[in-house]
Amino acid sequence: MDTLRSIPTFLPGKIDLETYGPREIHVVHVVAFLLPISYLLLVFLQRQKNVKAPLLASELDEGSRKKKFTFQCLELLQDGYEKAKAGLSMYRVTTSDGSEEVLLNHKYLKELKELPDDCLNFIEAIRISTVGDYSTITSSSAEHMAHVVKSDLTPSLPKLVPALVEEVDLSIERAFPKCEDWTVVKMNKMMLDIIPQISARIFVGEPLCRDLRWIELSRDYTLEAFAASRAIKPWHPWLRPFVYRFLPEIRVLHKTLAEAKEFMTKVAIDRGSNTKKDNVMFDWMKARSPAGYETDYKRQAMAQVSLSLAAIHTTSMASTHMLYDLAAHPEIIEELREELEVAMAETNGLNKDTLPKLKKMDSFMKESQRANPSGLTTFKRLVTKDITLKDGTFLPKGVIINVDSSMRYMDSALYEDPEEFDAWRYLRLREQTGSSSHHQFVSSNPESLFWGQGRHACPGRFFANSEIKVVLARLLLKYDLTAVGGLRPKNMVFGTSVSPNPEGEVFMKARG
Ligand code: HEM
Repeated sequence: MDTLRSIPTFLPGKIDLETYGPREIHVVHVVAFLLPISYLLLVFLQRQKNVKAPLLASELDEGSRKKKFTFQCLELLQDGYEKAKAGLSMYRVTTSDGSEEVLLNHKYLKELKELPDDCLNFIEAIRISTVGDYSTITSSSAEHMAHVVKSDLTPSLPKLVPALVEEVDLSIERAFPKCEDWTVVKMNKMMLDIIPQISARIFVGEPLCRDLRWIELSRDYTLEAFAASRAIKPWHPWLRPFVYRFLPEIRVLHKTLAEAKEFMTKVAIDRGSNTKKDNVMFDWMKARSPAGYETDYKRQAMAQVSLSLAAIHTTSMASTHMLYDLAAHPEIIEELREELEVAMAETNGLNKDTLPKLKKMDSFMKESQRANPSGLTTFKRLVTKDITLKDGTFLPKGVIINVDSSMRYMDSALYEDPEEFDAWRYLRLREQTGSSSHHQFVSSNPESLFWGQGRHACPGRFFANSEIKVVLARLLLKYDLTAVGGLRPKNMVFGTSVSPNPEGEVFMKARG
């Protein structure tokens, strides 16, 4: 059996496993000494972070505010949104773990997104909120990955469509039941089975993309990393370097990372010996890395699992939402199929020229995202220098800011009948405004905050767009679907995160 020491550590160099282990007695003394000091220091730092903004639900005690944020975040944000509409610049919320974050009025987005990374930092905000030094979320590879996605993956997308189509077909064939008659299918589970395979085709290439263990690993790393984050977070920052080694969640995570490293070693050998293969993220990341990366399989493993974390659950959740919406609105299906069949006839099959013709599908996808955004807030950033905004609003160094996005999608002043699921809403907006770029699924602007904003807006959205369109196209051509009991499975909202019901079921039947 593995001991913790035999598992390679993926933690930052500052934590040396060899230094600790046998010294538990000393650890207790050190901890007893450090705790009161660190408490005082934290109180002091907390004061430093004081921000002049009202605290939502301040009539409740801290425990009740944490609960409210976790289980009634929509209600809490509704209150904040009303206040922001009445002119409030920003407000504070107590989050699920008891830390405070600031939510800024949407009007500041334009100004905020122009600020440089040394004022407002995206990676640091995620690192702090997920305790990234231990959970490994937002490792040092994050910046590199964003650059490679923008510079290599997105420009290669047209060339990659045939590979996507092939992998979508293979994954559906492997994972979906035959559905000769109406069959109940757990759609979220299906998407979490096929999206890792399809993504892996473009991230690590063949044959690893079809290895069932890699499919499982690249999907489960995300869950394991967040479990590790939840396990370490309640511990005082000064105790974390001691306790992390005893947390089962962190052991599991390290085993997964060690296994990912073994996989990378194999991929490197396999891809190195086969020069005919199309380039994939694995190759591009290597090509754009400093010397040493090529043989550093630990870093390559970290880069691949980080890519999976950014790409797999997000895309699986979005496509599950869309399939739940289609099942609940079967009248949309026929129109989408018709558009697809016309486009395929014009372009001789499903290929790079077909996707831009699917304007109804694009509108439907964006409406599904409006009705089911992946998060209720956006633009999470750590303030790394004191900032005074143009109107004098002061953001002190050390606070984490966000911008409320979800309430805008349901504001009747901005959207006609926002409660209605209107699949062609964005198609009409595109036609009315004559703007083809503003209302597309991939658009990122102050009205469409699904992908974040500014220089860190999701670079993977163009890939997600092609991947989801191919998945929907293939499923719509192969199957009929309808909602069980005529009802769409209800979303689950925890804190600011919105997930499709993981157990949600839809009826599917193979088309004749
Ligand atoms: C429907 C699927 C997806 C959703 C909803 C989504 C959403 C987001 C959001 C909200 C952000 C933060 C932006 C900000 O705060 O301004 C982000 C960042 C990021 N996403 Fe996505 N994403 C998706 C798919 C993908 C895919 C498929 C990839 C990779 C191919 C990817 C790679 C990234 C990366 C690398 C970042 C960090 C960007 C940076 O550090 O500058 N995402 N994504």
